[in-house]
Amino acid sequence: MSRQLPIAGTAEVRAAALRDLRADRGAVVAIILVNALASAAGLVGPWLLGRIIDTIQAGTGDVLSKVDRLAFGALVFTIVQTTLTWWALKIGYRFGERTAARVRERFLKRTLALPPRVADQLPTGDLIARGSTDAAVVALTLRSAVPEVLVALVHALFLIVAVVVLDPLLGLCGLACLIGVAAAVRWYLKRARPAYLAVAASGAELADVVASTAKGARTIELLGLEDRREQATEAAISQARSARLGALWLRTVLFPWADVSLGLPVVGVLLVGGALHANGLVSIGLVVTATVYLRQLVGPLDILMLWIEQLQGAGASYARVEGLAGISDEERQPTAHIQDVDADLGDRIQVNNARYSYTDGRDVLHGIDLIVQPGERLAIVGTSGAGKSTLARLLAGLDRPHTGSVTIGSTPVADLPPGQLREHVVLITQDHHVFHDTLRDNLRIARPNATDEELHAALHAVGAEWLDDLPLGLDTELGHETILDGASAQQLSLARVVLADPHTLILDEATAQLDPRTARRTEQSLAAVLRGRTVIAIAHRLQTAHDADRIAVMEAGELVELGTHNELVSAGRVYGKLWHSWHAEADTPSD
Ligand SMILES: Nc1ncnc2c1ncn2[C@@H]1O[C@H](COP(=O)(O)OP(=O)(O)OP(=O)(O)O)[C@@H](O)[C@H]1O
Repeated sequence: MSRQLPIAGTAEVRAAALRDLRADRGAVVAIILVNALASAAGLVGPWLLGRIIDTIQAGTGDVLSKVDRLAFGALVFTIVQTTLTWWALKIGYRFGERTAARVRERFLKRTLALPPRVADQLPTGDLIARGSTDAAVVALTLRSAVPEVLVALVHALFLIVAVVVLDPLLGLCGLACLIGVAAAVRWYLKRARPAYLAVAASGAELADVVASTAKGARTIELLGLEDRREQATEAAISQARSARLGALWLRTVLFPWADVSLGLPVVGVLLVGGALHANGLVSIGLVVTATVYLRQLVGPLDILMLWIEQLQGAGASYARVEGLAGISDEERQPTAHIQDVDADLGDRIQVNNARYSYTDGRDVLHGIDLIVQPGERLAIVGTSGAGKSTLARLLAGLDRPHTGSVTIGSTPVADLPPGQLREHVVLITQDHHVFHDTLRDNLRIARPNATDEELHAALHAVGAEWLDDLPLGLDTELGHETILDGASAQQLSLARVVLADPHTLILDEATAQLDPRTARRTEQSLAAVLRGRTVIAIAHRLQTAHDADRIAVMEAGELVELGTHNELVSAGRVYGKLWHSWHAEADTPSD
C-alpha cells in the first residue's frame, strides 16, 4: 500500500533553514559585513553628486577643480562598491554550494535510513521528485538566493537609512510610498505557499504515474490497459498544468502592482523635496541625492521581489525535501541497540501469535504461531493472497507484527540492526540489484572486509564461472559495458548471501518467474547456497513442499496445517487435497 510522504511545516522549514545558516555562520557574517561595506561605498557616489550640484549652484571659488575632485571621488567609490559586491557574491555563492550539498546529503541519509518496510510503502515518483527536482530547486536557491537576497537587503537598508539621515521628512515620505510594495508582497505571500505546494505535489503525482506505467509496462500491454494509463497520465498532466497556471497567475498580479509601487517613492520625494526647496528648507543637491538614493532602491527591491516570488517555490521544495524528517523516529529506528542484542542469539526462529495489517483495521495475518528449528527445511504453501509473502517479510525482519512477535533466540528479528540481521537471516527474492560499481564493491555490500580470495570463493560456490571471462576480474565495472544477464545477476546476489553467511534463508519466488534455462542455472547455484542452512521456502510447486522437512499451510492469513508431507497427506485436509489434485493432474508418482 502506498502512503503519502510528509511535508514539513513552515516552522520546521524555518528551523532547518536557520540550522543551515548557522552551520556556516562564518560565511554568513562575512557576506553581511562585506555587503555592508559595499553598500556604504555605494552611498558616497550620490552624496558627491549632490555636493557637485550644490558647488555649481553656489559658484564660489575654483568650481571646476572642486567638481573634478568630487567626480573623481565618486568614481573611486563606485569601483570600491563594485569590487566589494563582487567579493560578497563570491563568498555567497561558495556558501550556497556548501549548503546545497549539505541539504542533498541530509536527504540522501534520511532516505537510506528508512527501514525497508517504510521505503516499500512510499510512492517512488514522489521520493524521486523530492531527491531530484525539489533538491535541485533548493540547491539553486541556496546558491543564488542567499547571496543575492543578503546583498539586496543590506543595500536597501543602507539606502533607506541614508535618505532618513539626509532629511527625516524626505525619508518618511519615501518610506510611506513603499507601503504599496509591502501590500503587494503581503497579498502574494498569503497565497503563494499553497499554490507552490500544489505545483510540487502535482509534479510528483505526474512522476508517480509515469514511473508506475513504466514499471508495469508488460502487465499493461498484456491486459490491454493502455487507454486507462493514457487517461491517468493526461489527468495528471492537466492537474500539473492548472497548478502551474495558478502559481503563474499570482506573479502576473504581483509584478505589475510592485512595479507601479516602486515608482511612487521617487515621485513623492521629488514633490515634497521640491516644496521644501521652494521654501528654502533644503538644498537642491540634497533633493537630488535623496531622489537618486530612492531611485537606486528600485534595484535591490526588484531583486528582493523576484526572490520573494522564487523563494515561495523553493520554500515548497524545501518543505518537501525536509518532509522526510517527519517520518517518525519510532518507524525509523530499530528498537534494539547493538549492545542490547545477545552475542549468541541461537538460530531458532519463533513466531508467536503474530498479527499484521497493511492498512489499519484489516489484518492479513491472524495470530500465526510457528517454530522453525535450526537446519530445518520448511515449505510454506497456500493459495494466492493467503499471506505467505507477508509472513516471509516478518520472518526476514523487514517488517514487524503489530501484535505478537517474531524472534531469533530472544530478540525480535525486526529489531536487529541491518549489519547483524543479514548475518542471521536473508530473504532471497527475484529482486536483486546490480549496482553501477565494480564487481568487488557489489559483493562487499554483504561483507565489507571480505578479501579477494573470499570474493572469488563466494562466486565459485554459486557457479559463477563468468568471473573467469572478465578481463579485469573483480575490478570490472558492472552496468556500463559489462551487463550481467538475469541468471548471472542472481548468482551475484547469491554470492552476497554466501559472504553474509546467514544461518537462515527465506526463499520467496527466487526462481518462480525465470525462464526454464535460467531457472535451472539459478537453482543449481541456489542449492550450493542452501547447504547447511535453515531454509524457509515459499513453495509454488508442490514438489518443493514434498522435498521439505515440514510444510506450513496457510489459508486467508491463518496457519491451518503444519507437519511433514506424509502427515499432511494422511490427514487429507487442505494440503492432502491439493497434493492429490496436483498429483492427478501432473501424474507424478507420490510416496
Ligand atoms: N503492500 C500491500 N498493501 C496492502 N495489502 C497487501 C500488500 N501486500 C499484500 N497485501 C495483501 O495481503 C494479503 C496477503 O498477501 P501476500 O502477498 O502475503 O499473499 P501470498 O500468499 O504471498 O500471495 P501470492 O502467492 O499471490 O504472492 C493479500 O490480501 C494481499 O492483497
